[in-house]
Amino acid sequence: MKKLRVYEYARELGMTSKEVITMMRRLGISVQNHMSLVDEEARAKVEAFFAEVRKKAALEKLREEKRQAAQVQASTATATLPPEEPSAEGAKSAERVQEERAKVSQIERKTQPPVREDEEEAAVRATKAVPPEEAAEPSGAELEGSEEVGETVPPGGARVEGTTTQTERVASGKSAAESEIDLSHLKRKRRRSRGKRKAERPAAPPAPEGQTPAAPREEREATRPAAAAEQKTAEVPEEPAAVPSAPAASAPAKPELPAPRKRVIEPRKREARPAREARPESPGAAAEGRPSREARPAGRRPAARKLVVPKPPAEAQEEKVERRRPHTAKKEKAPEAEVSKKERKPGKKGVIRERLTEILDDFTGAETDVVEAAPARRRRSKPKRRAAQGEAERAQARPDKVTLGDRITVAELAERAGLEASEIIKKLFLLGTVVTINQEIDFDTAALVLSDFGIEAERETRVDVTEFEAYEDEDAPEDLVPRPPVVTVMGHVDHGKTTLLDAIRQTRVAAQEAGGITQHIGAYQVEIGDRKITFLDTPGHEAFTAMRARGAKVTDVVVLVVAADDGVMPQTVEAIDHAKAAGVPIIVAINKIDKPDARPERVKQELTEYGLIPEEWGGDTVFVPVSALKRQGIDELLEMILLVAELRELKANPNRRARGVVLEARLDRGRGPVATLLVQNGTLRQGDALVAGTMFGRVRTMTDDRGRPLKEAPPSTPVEVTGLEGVPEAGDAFMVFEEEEARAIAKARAERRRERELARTRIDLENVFDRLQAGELKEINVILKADVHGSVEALRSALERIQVDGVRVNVVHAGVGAITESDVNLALASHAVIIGFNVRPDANARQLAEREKVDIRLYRVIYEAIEEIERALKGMLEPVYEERVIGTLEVREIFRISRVGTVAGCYVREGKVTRDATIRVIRDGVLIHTGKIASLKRFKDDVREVAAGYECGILLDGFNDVKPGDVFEAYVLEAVQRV
Ligand SMILES: Nc1nc2c(ncn2[C@@H]2O[C@H](COP(=O)(O)OP(=O)(O)OP(=O)(O)O)[C@@H](O)[C@H]2O)c(=O)[nH]1
Repeated sequence: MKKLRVYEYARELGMTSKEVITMMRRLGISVQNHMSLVDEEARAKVEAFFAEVRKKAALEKLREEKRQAAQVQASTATATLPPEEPSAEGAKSAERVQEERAKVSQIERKTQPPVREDEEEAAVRATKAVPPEEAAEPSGAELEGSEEVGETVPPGGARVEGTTTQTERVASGKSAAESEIDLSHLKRKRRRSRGKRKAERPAAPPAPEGQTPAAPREEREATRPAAAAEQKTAEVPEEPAAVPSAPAASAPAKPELPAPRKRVIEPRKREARPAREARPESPGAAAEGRPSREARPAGRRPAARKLVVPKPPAEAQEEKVERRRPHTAKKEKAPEAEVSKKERKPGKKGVIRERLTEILDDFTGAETDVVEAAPARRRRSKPKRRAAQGEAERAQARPDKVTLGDRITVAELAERAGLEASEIIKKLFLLGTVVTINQEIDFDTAALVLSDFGIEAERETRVDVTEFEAYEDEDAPEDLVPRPPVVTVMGHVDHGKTTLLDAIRQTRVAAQEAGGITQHIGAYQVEIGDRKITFLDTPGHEAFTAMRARGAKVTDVVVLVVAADDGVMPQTVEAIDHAKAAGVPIIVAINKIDKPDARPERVKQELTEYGLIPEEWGGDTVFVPVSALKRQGIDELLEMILLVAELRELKANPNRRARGVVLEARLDRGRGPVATLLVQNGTLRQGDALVAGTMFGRVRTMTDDRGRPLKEAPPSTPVEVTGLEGVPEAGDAFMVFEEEEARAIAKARAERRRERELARTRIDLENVFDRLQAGELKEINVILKADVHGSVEALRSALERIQVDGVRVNVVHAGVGAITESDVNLALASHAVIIGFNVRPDANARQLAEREKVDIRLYRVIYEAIEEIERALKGMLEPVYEERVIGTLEVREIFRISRVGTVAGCYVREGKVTRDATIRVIRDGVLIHTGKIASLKRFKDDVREVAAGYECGILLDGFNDVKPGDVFEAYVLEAVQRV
């Protein structure tokens, strides 16, 4: 026969693995867990046990039925026969005994399933000659079956005694038929084994005297709880001496039990007996809620009751509660709660499981006092309960939220979260990660583990002390006051930007302060009534975008100058794109309206194509016709600027330390570093210590755009300051600090900037894929420049159609003409790649692109451009490497070293040689070898590089055929832009 695992066997028996394991252990079968194999011997033991149990159950049922039938008969007999005729009664009894023995034999022979319930009951009734005393006496291990047992006994029929629980369960509506269906296959099994054993079994015991006839079933059931409980308390362990007088009765009541079971049982029996004997008689049934003895018809009171030593109410109650509880149930639960639980009528499976649990508990302790057993159980579960209590307390003490850094050791996590390190290790193990207590885990893993304990993990927000934001608290709304808007003027070449800026300044400044000397400090302020506007004095979008590329958001409003006689030109479009990219509103100044060929309506018309629709046409763009030259429309333009700014609700808090941006900076021979600062928030004061970019400074002098000294500069004020220790870069942010703090921060920022510059990676088509993969990019920004408008549009639409895995190409700006510095700045600010079709970058643009590592790709065929972008998105683009010769060396001497090779003694003629360079060996103008350097030494020391004019020793990797006079050309491979 195939060996089964415990769980399979359990399934076969209709029990849980746990139940089977408990049962097997109690039967003395060694079993580890649900995966243990169940051998033949073990199975035989289990089956023998089931058979035994079932036999006992049947016998007990017979006894019960018989006892009740006998009571009825006895009462009839007493009425008709004089009591002094014992012989006649005895003869009758003997007759009945014979009859019943025959019936018992008949039952035992029944091996053909299914046995109908009535047959079984009849059989059971037929063997009811066992005296009640005996019913209370059989071996503890053999489970006293009651009627319900026969009906609802779980697989194996392991139910032993008619306990209160059982009876209540029957009363609670568990029908015999239900159980019958459920367990029929097991019953059949039991019957078969019973049939086998039949030969060994003695006949049923004779009926005792004085038994009352069987009561109606309902009545019996009603009395059963008390009776059963009482029987239980009166049960005597398997001791032949306790078996009542009828000789025939003793034998069937004491079938041989499997030996292992006895071994298990014995210690408990010994414990149990004194306790039970010591128990005082107490009529506690009523108190226990069981039908009271007094309430029952006296005639039907079983004789067994005489032997009953009822438990005190408290004990009995405890027993009841205990027995109802499965092992795992919470002991703290009040008995009332248990009762109500019981009233909920457990499902069929629940009933079976519960009963099985009881059976297994009682398997060795049927005769054992339950009250005695209960403390034992409590003792067993105490550590568990304590552990559970401890766990509950610890859970309460745990924080709801724990703040963690990027990494944390298990031990530290346990400490912070109020957990045991072992719990964390266990959880991680279940998650598939094996860690030790001192091992570090990352934030995500820690968060996952903590979530299992209901603890939220919060990531520590690290303050970058080099970022000014770290020192900036949010302003309270009540501290904010309106500030002047900051305006940038943009437009195509010669459309009149400078003239307009001059016109504004001169109009306003001249009007206010005749004779005032204006200075070009990069920005100026004009006053309109009590309001002010700050203009950035650097026209064009180059400065604007250069600023933005440095992270400075300076401009609130863009004035787009379009010459009415020229209309929309490439730089007009560029300016629109730049402003839009920065999210800054545009006011269109249609300039040169004084010119006869001015066609302002055409300008409006053309601009609609770029989304700038005049208000009178239903759009929201303000158009102001002006003549910069003739100073016309200037006031209207300023009014409109104020209006647009008002809508933006530009506000700042003047009552805090100043923060802003460096607009311009230069080194003045006489004054040292001079910088134009735009105060964006707070008020800058003379004497303030500040950090501008990476420079520390103290405001020594502060002047406005007209050269007037200022003590204080509120928000939106441009000022020229001296006192900086170095020249910051335009676009750098500045902020005021305490002097010491300012010095430290300036130093830290300088350090940080160096690191950033080293690590700076700009978008290029080679890293696009990696950055897409890393989730850093969602789309790829492109700046498109081509020779003719047709090409621009063709490329634009082709690129915009490319879509790889949901990633799109976003054309930030497209235009006709060479790639300019402005394009590179825009690419820098918008993290874009520049694509040139039949155009080239001008010298400035090339330099800036090289310096800022902006990727410029040039194509002559549209198809190539599209293919390359597609390949970049798919991560298939191979970087292009280029050789760069770094030095030339001359071999002057050679040294052959055994087990090392030939070392070339070289003189570096030009450039340098580095350890990672590749060497081309050239002899008489012919290349004879190319390979890596195995070792580069100056005298005896390994060195990284050797400069021109020095000698060195070079050992080539895998090449020893070096001769004096050879020329070594050292080069490195560099990934280059595909320009
Ligand atoms: N008739 C007329 N000419 C103007 C007007 N505004 C500017 N101009 C002329 O247009 C020319 C170019 O003006 P600028 O102010 O230098 O133009 P810009 O946009 O600053 O030019 P760049 O600095 O080269 O980008 C000059 O000769 C101005 O005199 C105007 O309103 N009417």
